[in-house]
Amino acid sequence: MTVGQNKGAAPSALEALIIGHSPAIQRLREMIRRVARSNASVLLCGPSGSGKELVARAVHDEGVRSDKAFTAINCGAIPSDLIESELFGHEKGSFTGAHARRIGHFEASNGGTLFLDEIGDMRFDMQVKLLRVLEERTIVRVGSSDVRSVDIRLISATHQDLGDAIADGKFREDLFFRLGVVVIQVPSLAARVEDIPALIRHFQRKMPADAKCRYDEGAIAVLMQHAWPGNVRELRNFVERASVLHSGETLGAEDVAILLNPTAVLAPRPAFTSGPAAVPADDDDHLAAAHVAKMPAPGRPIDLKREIETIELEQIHNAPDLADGIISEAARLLTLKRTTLIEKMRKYGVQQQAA
Ligand SMILES: Nc1ncnc2c1ncn2[C@@H]1O[C@H](COP(=O)(O)OP(=O)(O)OP(=O)(O)O)[C@@H](O)[C@H]1O
Repeated sequence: MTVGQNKGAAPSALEALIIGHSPAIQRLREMIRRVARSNASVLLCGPSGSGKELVARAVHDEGVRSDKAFTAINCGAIPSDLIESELFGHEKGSFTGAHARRIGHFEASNGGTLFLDEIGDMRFDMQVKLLRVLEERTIVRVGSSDVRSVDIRLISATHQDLGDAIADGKFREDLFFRLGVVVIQVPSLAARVEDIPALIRHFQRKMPADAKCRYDEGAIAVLMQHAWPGNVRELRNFVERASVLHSGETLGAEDVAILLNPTAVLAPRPAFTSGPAAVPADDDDHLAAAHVAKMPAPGRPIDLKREIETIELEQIHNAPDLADGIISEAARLLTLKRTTLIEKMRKYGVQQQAA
């Protein structure tokens, strides 16, 4: 499968924003359409980088408030002693440093949508105040006693398990139910790998034609097997890295495997040493070179045998380390017979370090 162009009907605004055709993404778009019609508070749960802020933006864009402000606040990034003033504003002189009156985000976004990211990081005393605002739809600026009405749609998000936080007494259960009148689970990328080709096309769309990469079937297979701990954000970074290092090229499985693990070349050497007789003196250069000279190009041939040996050498070095030095386990990791691995270790002069 190559990452070619998708033909078909023009996508809706929502389909153009939230990319993917997997059942999980189709369900997510349907949820967005439904909740957008209401004013209910929405709690978005899902791992980091899975698209929670994008979903919040989509709920806003699809709803009646789309022509009003959408303000995103990361609660985890605001010092806890400032968050009340950030959200509700303050009067001049209400605390040291309050040199002027300041309007908070609730007032500034009146009529629109407020997105509170990392809600699980909010301090307990602040949770009480937020609950009151949600129940009464009013705010009081720090240092003031005036009660002001606000008309806000609140969307919040967390990558934490709020059930655990509630059980540990760190998050108020009543606030959880207020925030999550509707709870939407944003799926991890690993749960919808069939969306990867469409997401790659999406991230490449704005690139100049000669910066784009093509991905052969092997490359796509490796991408689909990757765990994607950083989710769609990690994929976006990967696509950018690929275009910087391989613009205009067709990437195969090996290229992708290396690009997915860009720090591997910097990793400490495994607990195995290379025998001086069998391993070339420029071993490190040799390994590093594998990260740049992989694809042949007109006027730039490659030594395929050497490339394959380089990859084999790297794997033979790394597998025993990953297996805590247990050779039979390392052989299993490489799907080799134990005797074959020992033979290859001898060939490359890789030996277990004396304890
Ligand atoms: N389905 C999708 N289609 C297109 N782009 C997506 C999709 N999901 C996520 N992205 C992109 O991935 C990146 C990360 O998404 P976003 O910031 O919304 O994740 P998040 O879950 O809010 O992350 P965090 O928990 O770290 O705040 C953004 O560039 C976003 O536009």
